[in-house]
Amino acid sequence: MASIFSYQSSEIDWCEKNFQYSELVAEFYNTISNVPFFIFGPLMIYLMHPYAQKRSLKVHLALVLFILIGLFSSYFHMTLSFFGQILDELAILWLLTTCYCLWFPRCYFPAFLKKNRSLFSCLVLVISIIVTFLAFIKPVVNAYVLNGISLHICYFTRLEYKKNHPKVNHMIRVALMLWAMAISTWICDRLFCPFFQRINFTYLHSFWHILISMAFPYIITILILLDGHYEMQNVPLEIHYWPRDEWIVGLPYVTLKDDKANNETKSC
Ligand SMILES: CCCCCCCC/C=C\CCCCCCCC(=O)N[C@@H](CO)[C@H](O)/C=C/CCCCCCCCCCCCC
Ligand SMILES: [Ca+2]
Ligand SMILES: [Zn+2]
Repeated sequence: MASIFSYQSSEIDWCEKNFQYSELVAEFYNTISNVPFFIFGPLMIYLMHPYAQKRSLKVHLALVLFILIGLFSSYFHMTLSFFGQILDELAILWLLTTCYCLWFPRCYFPAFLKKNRSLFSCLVLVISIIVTFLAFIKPVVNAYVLNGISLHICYFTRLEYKKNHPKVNHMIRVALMLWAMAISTWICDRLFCPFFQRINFTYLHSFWHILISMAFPYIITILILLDGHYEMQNVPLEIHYWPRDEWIVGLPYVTLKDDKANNETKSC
């Protein structure tokens, strides 16, 4: 039986042709397309630091997990090993867990939790620990489950969009557009690979890496603005774009306008 560390021990093989450019790298473009995770992650840690200091240093945990996803994803596509796949999926699962615990608006908590964030976090942690064990049994199913969670995120985002938050709605539109393009490339790579091999274009999964890493700063900014609206209403938050606000394309991030005000909770 092949070891979980050995090359191609994973059940998943993405559409890109294996070992085309090197004997050491199974999927070359799928490996190098993770570079944005290593650029956006550290930049966001730096840019969001004032917000994290005010809200919680756990914000940095989410951003570190984002960098780890890039690292594990590179390792996975380089080796196509079962171990690489597990690391990649678990990093994604724990990023989602951290984001839910930190920012999921209280008004969508199940009623029996009585809007208590600590109880909600315990529930999410228990579910994530169970899913972590299940990931070892059937990681292929897990990849679809993780994408399924994005439907829940889209659902509550749609409810928030209807509330017409002035600063948030533009962000939601951009995030949705990037996510829709990203998920289309992920699905096409998985389901229509023979077609894309015939037309000699097998790089869709690389586009997924780039598009989802571009969507991430928008999703995080949306979550922070909603959290600011509901839970830090006396601390005005400002959206900025790196490197310059005036540029058409930039990395969104959030800073504090006024440091002195107190935290306060607002009901949804
Ligand atoms: C209130 C909680 C909100 C949580 C928001 C969390 C946002 C996370 C956004 C991005 C995560 C990046 C995931 C990148 C994965 C890259 C590695 C990779 O390609 N792995 C694949 C194997 O190579 C694996 O098959 C991928 C599995 C799918 C992961 C699905 C991630 C969920 C993304 C959630 C997007 C929400 C969109 C909402 C739009 C408004
Ligand atoms: Ca392949
Ligand atoms: Zn990937």
